[in-house]
Amino acid sequence: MASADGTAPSPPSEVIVGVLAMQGAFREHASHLTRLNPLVSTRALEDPPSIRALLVRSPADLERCHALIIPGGESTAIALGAARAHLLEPLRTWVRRGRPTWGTCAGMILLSREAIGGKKGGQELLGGIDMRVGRNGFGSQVDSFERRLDVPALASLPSSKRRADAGDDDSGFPGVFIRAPIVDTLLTRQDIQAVAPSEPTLVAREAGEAHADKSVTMQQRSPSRGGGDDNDKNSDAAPSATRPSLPTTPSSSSAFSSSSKTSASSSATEGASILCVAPPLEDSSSPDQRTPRPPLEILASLSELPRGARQGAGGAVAAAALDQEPIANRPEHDAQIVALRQGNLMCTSFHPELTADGRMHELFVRQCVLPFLSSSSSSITSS
Ligand SMILES: NC(=O)CC[C@H](N)C(=O)O
Repeated sequence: MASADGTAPSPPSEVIVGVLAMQGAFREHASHLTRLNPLVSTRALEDPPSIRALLVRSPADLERCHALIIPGGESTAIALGAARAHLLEPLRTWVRRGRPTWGTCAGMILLSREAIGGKKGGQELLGGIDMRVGRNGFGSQVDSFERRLDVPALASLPSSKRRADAGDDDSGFPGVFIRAPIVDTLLTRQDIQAVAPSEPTLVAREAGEAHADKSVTMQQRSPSRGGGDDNDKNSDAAPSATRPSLPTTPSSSSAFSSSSKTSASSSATEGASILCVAPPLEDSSSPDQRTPRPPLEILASLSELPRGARQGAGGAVAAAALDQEPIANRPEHDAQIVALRQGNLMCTSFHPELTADGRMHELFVRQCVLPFLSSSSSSITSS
């Protein structure tokens, strides 16, 4: 809320960053946040706020937070825990309101608009970031790997400057990938609008058969986008009797669709052709009332296509072929993207919380949380 003299307010003296504590590496995130304090209070801010981590286990906990981290772990278990704690809808409302949120690995899946390879019977997503991910797209536990990542946004952080001043060899950020999601594709406005606010949105399709789970609504949705109808003939959509009349998006083959399974990606998934879709972000079905989606900003990419992401399939389709607004730093293939931001939502397919490097936490606080708290539209009220 703007202050009485019309200037943007300062962030509160204590910024509470919640960590969703259902399952997974929430303690590691909390300890990183606590260790941030000396970093945040060094330069740049005259009156730096202190950062406090709060484990979020209830809607009342969430209401106390200025920002939220959803940790790595198991997206199905986290979603189930959130549902049992009556947190799913408060979390969706939170994300809809553009509250600063960072999802790592499983958390990235939860923040995705769509996910392929969901649990049989579907799984709940929060949505928020306009992309489709493939669960376990980098393979199984045994395929875990570490890669030094170039994250250009880190260069502007005071801690990076201090490192450079101290002569530290800054050879990138340690990216730890464990059963990590892969970006199948970034979604366009048409993709997002393909599910109207009034439609049920938990979607599942399984190898040409309607999935007979009462909790799951069958819809015809393309397994992937990218233009062309080359994959329609594989007819892995639900039988027409079960389809609501949704506009359909163009389809093509996908690294995660039933029709183009690839070795590493689909062998590790539980239901490679099950597509889960988060509820829409807009409350209104009127296109006039839709607020424009914040731009997607790519923070880090792998220098080459990940193993199992087949060239010419799904997310491996050359990104330039898509009719999306130009996106800075977009790699040749969406499957190379491992960190991105949309508005105040950030996600990483890797696990910064499992390393000693606190710079991604610092980046989140500095670039997503503090500016949000300082902006005139960011009145913190309970949601
Ligand atoms: N390390 C992780 O967070 C793994 C995520 C896990 N594959 C999931 O689907 O939730």
